[in-house]
Amino acid sequence: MKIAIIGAGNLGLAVAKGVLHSNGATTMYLTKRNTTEIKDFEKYGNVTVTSDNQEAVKKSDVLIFAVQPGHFAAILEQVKDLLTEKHVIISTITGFSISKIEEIIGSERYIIRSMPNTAISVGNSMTCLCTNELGKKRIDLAKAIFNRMGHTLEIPEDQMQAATVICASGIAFWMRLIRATTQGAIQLGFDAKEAQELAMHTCNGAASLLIESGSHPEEEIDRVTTPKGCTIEGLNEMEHQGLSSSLIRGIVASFEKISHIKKG
Ligand SMILES: NC(=O)C1=CN([C@@H]2O[C@H](COP(=O)(O)OP(=O)(O)OC[C@H]3O[C@@H](n4cnc5c(N)ncnc54)[C@H](O)[C@@H]3O)[C@@H](O)[C@H]2O)C=CC1
Ligand SMILES: O=C(O)[C@@H]1CCC=N1
Repeated sequence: MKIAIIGAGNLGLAVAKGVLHSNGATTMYLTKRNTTEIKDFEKYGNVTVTSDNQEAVKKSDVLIFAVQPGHFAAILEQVKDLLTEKHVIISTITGFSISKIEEIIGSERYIIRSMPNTAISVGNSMTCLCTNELGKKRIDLAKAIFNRMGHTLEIPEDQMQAATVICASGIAFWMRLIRATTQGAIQLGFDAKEAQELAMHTCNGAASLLIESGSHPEEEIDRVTTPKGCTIEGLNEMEHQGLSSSLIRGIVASFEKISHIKKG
């Protein structure tokens, strides 16, 4: 697989690390306007770092675009005449619809929108995917690429904004929950390093329990909450303080913002 990542910033580099982590490419091009900071990636023999998007497109089959939304149209214009039937175009760009991409490069291209998160760098992203009409023929390829770096779900395009909030922004939400739990553990007497270790592995265990068992979170909660015990005491206090409500309201606020950004 010859992959180009156009726009090697926060997300693009996370994808690059995920691809390297999973041995997912025979060759990989990484592009950025100023390449100084990412030249190191060339220590991996199959990686070329360049600011030349056209070269990257010519030498690759799978093109993963990870630039800011305001830069995307100009970059598509720059490379559109180089696109051929070998190319699979994957956009991670928030709020940039398939129809807008087709307006620039036409509908006779395999176009896939992908919403991964930064955990792709360690091979554990939740990635949502949707395609244009022709792109349906390459959805299995896209799933194969992203399943090597986590878990995928194909969704309708009109759910892409919501998926961005839950999966991409979700990394920040879960980080804050882990940090808060860490702060609690420090208050109970663990040093900061141990506290984070306890918080993140417990979080990992909770998610793994649901993934492996397929059970509902409340079933697992019932197994932990001893009647009159400390767990239900703490959990109820958290709910009195608005734990579930604040998370739901935060998610809805993010969604309203992303919808507003799209309109704007
Ligand atoms: N950061 C995240 O967790 C996620 C971001 N996204 C989306 O991915 C896109 C990128 O986001 P970030 O990585 O956070 O942004 P970023 O600003 O860190 O990265 C964008 C990169 O594109 C490069 N760039 C700009 N113009 C270019 C050009 N003409 N040719 C080549 N490279 C160029 C910039 O130098 C920068 O390194 C955005 O559209 C964002 O909405 C989607 C999911 C998650
Ligand atoms: O915060 C943002 O707007 C972008 C989209 C998802 C992650 N970062």
